[in-house]
Amino acid sequence: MAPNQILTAAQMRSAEQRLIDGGETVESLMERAGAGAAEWIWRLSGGRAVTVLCGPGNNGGDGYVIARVLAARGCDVQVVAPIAPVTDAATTARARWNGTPVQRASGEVFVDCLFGTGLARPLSDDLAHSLSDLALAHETRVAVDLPSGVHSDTGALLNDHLPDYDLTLALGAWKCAHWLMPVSAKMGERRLIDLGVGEGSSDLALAQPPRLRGPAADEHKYSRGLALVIGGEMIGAAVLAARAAQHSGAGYVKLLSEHSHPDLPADVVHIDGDLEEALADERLNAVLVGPGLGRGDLARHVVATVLGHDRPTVLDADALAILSPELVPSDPSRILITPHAGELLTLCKAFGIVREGKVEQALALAEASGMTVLAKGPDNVLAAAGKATISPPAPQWLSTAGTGDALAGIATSRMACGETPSAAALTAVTVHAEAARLAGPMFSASGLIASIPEACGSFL
Ligand SMILES: NC(=O)C1=CN([C@@H]2O[C@H](COP(=O)(O)OP(=O)(O)OC[C@H]3O[C@@H](n4cnc5c(N)ncnc54)[C@H](OP(=O)(O)O)[C@@H]3O)[C@@H](O)[C@H]2O)[C@H](O)CC1
Ligand SMILES: [K+]
Repeated sequence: MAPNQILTAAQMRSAEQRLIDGGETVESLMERAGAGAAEWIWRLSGGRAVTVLCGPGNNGGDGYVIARVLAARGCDVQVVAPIAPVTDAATTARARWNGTPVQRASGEVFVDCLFGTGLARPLSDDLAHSLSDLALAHETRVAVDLPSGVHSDTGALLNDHLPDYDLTLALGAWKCAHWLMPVSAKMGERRLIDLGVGEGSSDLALAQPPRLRGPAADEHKYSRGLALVIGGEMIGAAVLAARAAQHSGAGYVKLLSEHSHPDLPADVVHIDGDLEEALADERLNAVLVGPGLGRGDLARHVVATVLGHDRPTVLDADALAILSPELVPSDPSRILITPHAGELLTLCKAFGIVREGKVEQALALAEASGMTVLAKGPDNVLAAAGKATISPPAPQWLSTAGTGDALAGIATSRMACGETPSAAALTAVTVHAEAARLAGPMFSASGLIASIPEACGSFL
């Protein structure tokens, strides 16, 4: 098994075909999928009655296998089948299940096997109502492969009022929707069932935690990394970024701003000098521009000046509203951009990109700009050089002002430590999420920043 690869529906079909070419049959795969899913449902149900909703395709076929396996273990199982099987494997699975479907059911555990990766369009009103009525009538809900009514490749919800699940059992490999919003918020716990799918040619993977290293014995503040945060009209955002950078590994963080700020800690060095001069410092390892910058002519001049200096650079917030193809330097490989959903759309427009879905948009923007793209949000997609990773979900308490500035500060600090833009972005997302877990509920951006050192410690 390749537990981190994430496949599109088409790639999943190719992977399935490779297994079949290697001697498997759809029926044998369905038996393995159904038995694997039944094992989880058996444990979760703890003797409670189970209702399986079966659709017409192979996802429905999995449902008949699940019903048969659970019934053989003595479980009270009912099947609701609004559409008869249409595939050979599902027809066989239905024939092997020794039961008659019911019109209505009232078990305690609901198992959704209506549609999986083959869903081609929104559910009809009748099917959508059957699904939501059954889900509401059960206290525990399990989705097999995918919740029905969702787009496997983009994570989009194709119908309104789709149910939330307690457990989603991915079959064979993760699909994009398992980790992309808005669907990923409906999944509950996620578990992957091994069907023998090996490493394929996927350009998408689940992000793995980074390994950080502490300073060497002879390290000093400059060798650990000098980061420059450039302030603008709203100094508070740059201060948050600089404070986060200070706690994320760089030995020295400078904040360039003509304004001072009462919350600026003494260990962030405030300079009020010339931008060109600050950028010309040979010892400078990374630059952040954007948080609180402003969007006027002066801000545009600052962004153009920074990009003209060819330093490892993070562009965030206002700098992303200014960025355009003309500003991209000849070697953009040292630049990380960190757009949220709205900024991603603006950038796609600016770079002439017309694609559906966050992964496709991030990959296309990385290709068009040559930069590394961290499309941040409740799902974080990192794209560079034709490859993308999605990070596991972070605490929802991160939805508070200033946390994006902190993320940009962490990434800048990691680039100052010598990490590539991709590695720095991955570290930033992971450390940010861990700091949020450590900070507990209802933290402010300052509370999050205070937890960064301990969060970094988890990855040393
Ligand atoms: N990949 C593997 O290794 C294995 C996967 N398994 C399971 O199989 C499904 C995928 O099966 P598939 O049959 O391709 O797809 P679905 O079960 O999701 O359903 C497709 C059928 O439903 C019809 N359809 C599509 N959209 C709708 C709709 N909105 N309303 C009604 N009907 C719809 C579609 O026909 P159309 O021609 O009408 O489009 C198909 O008939 C995967 O998710 C796994 O659960 C196997 O277990 C084996 C291993
Ligand atoms: K399903």
